Amino acid sequence: MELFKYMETYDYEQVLFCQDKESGLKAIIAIHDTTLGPALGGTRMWMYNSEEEALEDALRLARGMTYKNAAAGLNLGGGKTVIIGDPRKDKNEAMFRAFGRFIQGLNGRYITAEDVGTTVADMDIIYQETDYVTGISPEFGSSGNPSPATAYGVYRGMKAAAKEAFGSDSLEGKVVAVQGVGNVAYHLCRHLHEEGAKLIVTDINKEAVARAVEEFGAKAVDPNDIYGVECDIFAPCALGGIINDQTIPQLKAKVIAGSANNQLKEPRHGDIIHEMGIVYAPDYVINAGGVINVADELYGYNRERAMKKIEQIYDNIEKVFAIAKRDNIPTYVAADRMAEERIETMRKARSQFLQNGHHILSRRRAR
Ligand SMILES: NC(=O)C1=CN([C@@H]2O[C@H](COP(=O)(O)OP(=O)(O)OC[C@H]3O[C@@H](n4cnc5c(N)ncnc54)[C@H](O)[C@@H]3O)[C@@H](O)[C@H]2O)C=CC1
Ligand SMILES: CC(C)CC(=O)C(=O)O
Repeated sequence: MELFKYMETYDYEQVLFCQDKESGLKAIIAIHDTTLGPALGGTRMWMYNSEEEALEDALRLARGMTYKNAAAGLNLGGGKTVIIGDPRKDKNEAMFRAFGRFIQGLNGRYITAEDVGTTVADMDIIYQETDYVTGISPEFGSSGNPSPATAYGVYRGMKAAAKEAFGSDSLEGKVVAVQGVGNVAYHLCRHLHEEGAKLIVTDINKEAVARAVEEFGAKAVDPNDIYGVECDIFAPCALGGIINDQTIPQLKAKVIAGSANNQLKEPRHGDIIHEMGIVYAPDYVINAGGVINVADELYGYNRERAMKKIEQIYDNIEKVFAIAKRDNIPTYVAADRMAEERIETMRKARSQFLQNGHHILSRRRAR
């Protein structure tokens, strides 16, 4: 990849490569856009096949966070970190301490949280070195694991998408095919089961599947079979790029609504599912519950306030559908339009010089 060319094309501000030989830390922090405020986005730890693959993931995820935070109405920009390594084998305390110091060095331009492969315990270690971390333990007055909040937001957004597709937002009796039953999807399945939806699940982790079968009466299928199952709603809750040339022809669902980031392999796949009449709830709008929850920590965490904002993901998804209809465009384009309009409006509103500019972190420092 020609990094500067890529950064210029998609307007990235900064990319940081962080290494610490002793602990084995190899991290890439990508900061996409800080127009709305400091960049907030989680840290993913994953066994990437190459540094190129890790860089691409960091960049794509960071840009997604700019759009996610803007669309969710947060006063935050977009960034993300990837740590190269196996989260089951390669973690150690020194690694997250060293990483925390790199974040501190950015002096508030980037704030981190959990993502795939990292946990509340990891965030607590980072917190030893920097204040610019969220999703830390409730014992520190914080919001803890963001996954249940993400799941609740996806559930709310799925209901809005069901209303669009089926004329009612009730999920009772609806068949939902869930790909990946990890941290987020476990809680999503619980909400769906409580409402009377029928679940079909898959995961490469057999224990995760067994738990969903036992607790929610889910039917299990092999990972490769999930795309083609007879269902009303497909909920991608594993990794990105799963709406692609191979999977689209298999899909039977009328709705796609799940937590995974970057679900469309390429933008054109969003056009194809639109032409097929599938109602797609754009990933970064529907999965914003976690970031809304952790962002509330910056004001002094209040669960009730955070949950109220997460409920509104239903309305945000409806807004996207309305823009899509108004402008006769696919929903993924409508979501981008909604986010970009907010960023541009705020860029203009905040353009005049202020000697001591005020932003979200000045409140946090004052406490
Ligand atoms: N945790 C959170 O609060 C948020 C998560 N997300 C996104 O949601 C997705 C899931 O996140 P988590 O639940 O936190 O991660 P997780 O790692 O707990 O769950 C993912 C699950 O997918 C399974 N999986 C991986 N590859 C698979 C495959 N090919 N087929 C079937 N299953 C497979 C894994 O075994 C795991 O159980 C990720 O894309 C993440 O970026 C987005 C916003 C917030
Ligand atoms: C997990 C969240 C707290 C933030 C994030 O990185 C995301 O929403 O993807």
